[in-house]
Amino acid sequence: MTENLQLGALLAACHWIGQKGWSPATGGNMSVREGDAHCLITESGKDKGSLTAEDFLLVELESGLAPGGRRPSAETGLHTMLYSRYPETGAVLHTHSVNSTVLSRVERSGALVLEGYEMQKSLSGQTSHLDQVVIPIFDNSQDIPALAQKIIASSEHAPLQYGFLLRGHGLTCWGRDVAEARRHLEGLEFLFQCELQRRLLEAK
Ligand SMILES: CSCCC(=O)C(=O)COP(=O)(O)O
Ligand SMILES: [Zn+2]
Repeated sequence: MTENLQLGALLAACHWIGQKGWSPATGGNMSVREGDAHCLITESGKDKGSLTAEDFLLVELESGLAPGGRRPSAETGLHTMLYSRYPETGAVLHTHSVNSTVLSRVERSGALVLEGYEMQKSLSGQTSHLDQVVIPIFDNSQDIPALAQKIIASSEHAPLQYGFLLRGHGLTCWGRDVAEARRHLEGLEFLFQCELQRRLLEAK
């Protein structure tokens, strides 16, 4: 296999995510596309803040399987769903920050609507704080194939953009490459913190 030029950037992103406290314990999983039919994804159960290149497994998008008997992330099916349905997706980051975990529970509807923030423009294609950024929220499930099917069904009428939240679980976001996925993660995390603080202060 030729070297995946995005893997170094992904490793750096994983270490940065660890330092930010967005993947506590063994939480989170990260991947990069490897051609049309595969991705490189984190092995299940690792501390994502101290990964090395050997902790990534080559997984076939169609089967979700990694050769060699090692176990890819428990949430591999969500990554492969994104690479398969959105061919422009080059990297996927899934994190367990406190803000994404809490906000996805506080917001009981099926979407978090962000509006009025200049930092919305950290998301590709967003040009004004006056527009709405809609981040879907799906109820968490341990049945990843069923969850992936629900997300696909929802995306038929509302195409996915940037990321989605799993209630009480965390954020999955992506980009055309690691740099874009990382910018989306940092932008969304900033927006989540603002939104949570705004709701707390306005509730008083
Ligand atoms: C305490 S982490 C629970 C599983 C999870 O949500 C996660 O993101 C990590 O799972 P993985 O199999 O990718 O290590
Ligand atoms: Zn998770």
